[in-house]
Amino acid sequence: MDKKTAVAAGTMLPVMEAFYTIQGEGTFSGHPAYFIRLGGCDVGCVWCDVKESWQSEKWPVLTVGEIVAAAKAYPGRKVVITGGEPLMYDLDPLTALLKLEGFVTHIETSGAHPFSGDFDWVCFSPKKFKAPHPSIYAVADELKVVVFHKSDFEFAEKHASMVVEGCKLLLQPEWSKANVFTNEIIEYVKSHPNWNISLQTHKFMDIP
Ligand SMILES: C[S@@+](CC[C@H](N)C(=O)[O-])C[C@H]1O[C@@H](n2cnc3c(N)ncnc32)[C@H](O)[C@@H]1O
Ligand SMILES: Nc1nc2[nH]cc(C(=O)O)c2c(=O)[nH]1
Ligand code: SF4
Ligand SMILES: [Mg+2]
Repeated sequence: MDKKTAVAAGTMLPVMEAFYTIQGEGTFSGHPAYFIRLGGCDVGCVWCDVKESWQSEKWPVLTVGEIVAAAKAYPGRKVVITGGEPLMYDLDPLTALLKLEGFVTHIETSGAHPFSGDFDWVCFSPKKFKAPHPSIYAVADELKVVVFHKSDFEFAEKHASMVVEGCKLLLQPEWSKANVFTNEIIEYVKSHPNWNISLQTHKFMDIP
């Protein structure tokens, strides 16, 4: 099988980087986790903090066996698949092997492509730049909306009305606009207590 066919099948994937760190965001903030950052994204968020991930061709294509073997070198058993936009790929082969090896699987996604993979935790962060695929709403465990503009509160409520009951609702200040919006987010969460705040704590700790 050539590489292109293997990537289409999800048995090989472009990997920008993989690192063992502390989950900085969301419900599992503070938990040790091994991050696998897949290359490639077609969403194009103006404020994306990992724009170098967008071109999939830049990154080495590895077999899911190689990707999982590297993860096994660390003591933690929580793996976060991120990107780039990981749902550009069929994540069934990678997550099947991770589960077989005893990992707990999490994903960070914009939901812009059809859902795939076997995940224990799905972080859904919808974007105005490319509409989510309908398959994400039933499986999202947390809705994490980045606040970059005043209109993002309304955007957040629209998506909150589409996820399943029990899905955690989080507002996360866009890093460069945090000084502008953090107070507004605090007041919003105090008056709309079904929402919580997510901060990019790894950036405060200066870790990956
Ligand atoms: C780089 S994205 C990769 C995963 C996927 N493409 C997504 O957007 O969910 C990882 C997380 O970082 C968030 N993020 C990216 N840039 C950010 C920024 N400048 N400030 C705050 N959050 C940001 C995204 O919304 C997403 O929740
Ligand atoms: N520490 C840490 N936590 C994170 N949570 C989500 C991240 C991501 O880029 O997907 C991320 C990241 O890049 N680093
Ligand atoms: S969807 Fe995620 S990786 Fe893609 S541009 Fe937006 S924040 Fe960056
Ligand atoms: Mg990040």
